[in-house]
Amino acid sequence: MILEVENGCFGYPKQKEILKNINLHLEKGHILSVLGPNGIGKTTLLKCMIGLLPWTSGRSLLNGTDLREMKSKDIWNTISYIPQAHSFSFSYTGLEMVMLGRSSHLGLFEQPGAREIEMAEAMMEKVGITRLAGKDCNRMSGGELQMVLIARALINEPELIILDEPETGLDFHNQILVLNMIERLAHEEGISAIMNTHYPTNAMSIADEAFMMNRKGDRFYGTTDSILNEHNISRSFDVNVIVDEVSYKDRLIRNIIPVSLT
Ligand SMILES: Nc1ncnc2c1ncn2[C@@H]1O[C@H](COP(=O)(O)OP(=O)(O)OP(=O)(O)O)[C@@H](O)[C@H]1O
Repeated sequence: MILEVENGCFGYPKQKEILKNINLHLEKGHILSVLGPNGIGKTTLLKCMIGLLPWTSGRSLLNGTDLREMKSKDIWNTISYIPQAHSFSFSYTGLEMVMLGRSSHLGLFEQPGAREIEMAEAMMEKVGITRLAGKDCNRMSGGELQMVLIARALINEPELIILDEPETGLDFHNQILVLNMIERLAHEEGISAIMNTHYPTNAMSIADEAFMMNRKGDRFYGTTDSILNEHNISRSFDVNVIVDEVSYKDRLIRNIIPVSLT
């Protein structure tokens, strides 16, 4: 088990608890999607899971060890966190941004050198974004920046990647590009992934497990197919939905269509 959360509880100071007795576990090479309405606590959950915010009670275990007992270098050599792309505004080039992903492997006063440049170039080639090496991140489109952030996460050689809404704001082409990348990393290379998403259809297409919260206090957790059904989605988002199945080539694709407010 790469990551486990045991009875995690959290509330921001002077506010009521938003995460109560969260229990989750993620196996190597699996993708977990986290869903729920705006403001329910998805980003907060990702941050608590990996120790960026402290659980008020409960704990997270990384490869069986309580995160609080681990050195931060060991945590960040194992986990790469990819925040929401639109929260970035740094005037780094694509190559410099990718190189930053090696930071946790360098000594305190060690500067990235020829080896890091070579690794960053190789990773950009692997992810298919060599053309962005010299481009300023501030001038990149949402899709370009998302791919640069994924390359930055991967150069860390993580066992677990955490993605906060990786496909939000991307056009269909870039959504599929990013989702295919996450799926390939998990299911072919064994890099586990946890992703927040506002798109149940995307979760359905790549995630092994789903965790869905709502304002009524329900917590739905299990295999994606068993959790993302019409009843649970309707109860979580207060909309009526239709779950439809279409076959395309040799695949059966499940599509979740919101039809009206409840
Ligand atoms: N640093 C903070 N201090 C106090 N409250 C916060 C802080 N960050 C978030 N919150 C509040 O905690 C709640 C959960 O926020 P969070 O960003 O985790 O939700 P979310 O489900 O990711 O939302 P969205 O889908 O809109 O991205 C919200 O009510 C938010 O206003």
